[in-house]
Amino acid sequence: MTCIDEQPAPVLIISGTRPEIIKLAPVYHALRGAESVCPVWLHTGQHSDMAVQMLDCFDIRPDHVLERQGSTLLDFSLGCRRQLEGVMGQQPWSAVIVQGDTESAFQGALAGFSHGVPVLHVEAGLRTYNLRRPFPEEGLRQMISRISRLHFAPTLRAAQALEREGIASRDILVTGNTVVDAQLWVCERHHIRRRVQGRGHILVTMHRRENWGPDIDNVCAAIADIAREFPWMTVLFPVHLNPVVRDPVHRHLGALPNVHLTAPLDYLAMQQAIADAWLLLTDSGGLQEEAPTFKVPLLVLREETERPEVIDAGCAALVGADRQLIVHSLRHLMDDGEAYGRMQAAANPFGDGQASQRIVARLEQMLAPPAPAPAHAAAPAVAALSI
Ligand SMILES: CC(=O)N[C@@H]1[C@@H](OP(=O)(O)OP(=O)(O)OC[C@H]2O[C@@H](n3ccc(=O)[nH]c3=O)[C@H](O)[C@@H]2O)O[C@H](CO)[C@@H](O)[C@@H]1O
Repeated sequence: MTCIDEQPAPVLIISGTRPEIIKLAPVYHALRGAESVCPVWLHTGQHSDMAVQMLDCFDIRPDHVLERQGSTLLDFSLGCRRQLEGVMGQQPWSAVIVQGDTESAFQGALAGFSHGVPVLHVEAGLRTYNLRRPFPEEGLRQMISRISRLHFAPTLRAAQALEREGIASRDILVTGNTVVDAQLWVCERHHIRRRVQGRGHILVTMHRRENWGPDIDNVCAAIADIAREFPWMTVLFPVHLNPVVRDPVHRHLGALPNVHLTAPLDYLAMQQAIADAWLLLTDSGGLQEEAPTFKVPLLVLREETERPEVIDAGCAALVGADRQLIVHSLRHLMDDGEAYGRMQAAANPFGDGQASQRIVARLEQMLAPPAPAPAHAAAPAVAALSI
């Protein structure tokens, strides 16, 4: 869709991965409700199958879908940037909106920046300051911050990180994370709530690059230990499509009767799986933000998290890929109901479901024409000198 023949300002929203679609969908729908803006959705093809499922789930038909080129990240990046150049040249864009920390978000920000189009960064300011963890996302997110015009920080801590990096506070807005907007949108629309009686299942997801190899083996060994120690407990594990994850998981866990390995779940099924869970074991960023909505505690399969708010709120503990620590932490929660209860979040520390409305309001403020100077405004000093 081109908006050139309409008054509303054309804004290009760029997605590439499953979580970007989830976190940008509420912004897209909020923009569609704003008369002054014409949102145009571009999907880069970084995630293909998982992404198409997500776009359908949020009633989004993308206006542009790039062709994913090559099989390496370099091929993808070059092809993505080349095709983005073509889209950027189609009309005078008023803004480019990217989310998070992926190669698609970085290429989209670079395309906007190189054309002098304001880049608006959703989920800005998350930091570990360890470029190796998460890799490459930590570096990509920091680079996007350097070339963005507006920074939508999900939490005060994220906003403070941006200010410490020298970004003007007038260009930073604490919005909450749009993932909570997306959750509340689908839960209300599809009546998603906890449906199981009793304890519920253990829900596991893993996909992070830094966990590939021995770490996946260690985590799977811990899950196998748990499945054998608690044969009455069900483990639900939607397995990421990447063979680096899928193959070892099936090798280690495929024969255990109470471990259910499935394909990635669609978003609705995933939210229901979280709602019905007793505990989450995950290296996902988004799930750290979603679990507190359903008051489900998390063991985070990472050494570090750029979401320390979930630790500070007592909803999660970092266990890395340490087999003994994972089993011990789970066993402790199984035995100590009070410790478990303390991990059930009072409120989600990542937002109230209004983040996308705040983003749209700030975008409209940026696009509004500057107020005319009052007629009685004093003449410039130089005029006085010429009298
Ligand atoms: C370093 C880091 O943490 N970066 C994060 C990473 O996102 P992530 O770690 O959250 O990635 P995933 O875990 O893949 O996605 C999670 C979403 O997917 C849904 N889901 C999951 C499994 C499934 O079977 N079915 C589903 O529906 C689930 O409910 C949730 O909403 O990249 C994003 C930019 O791409 C960033 O914004 C984000 O900071």
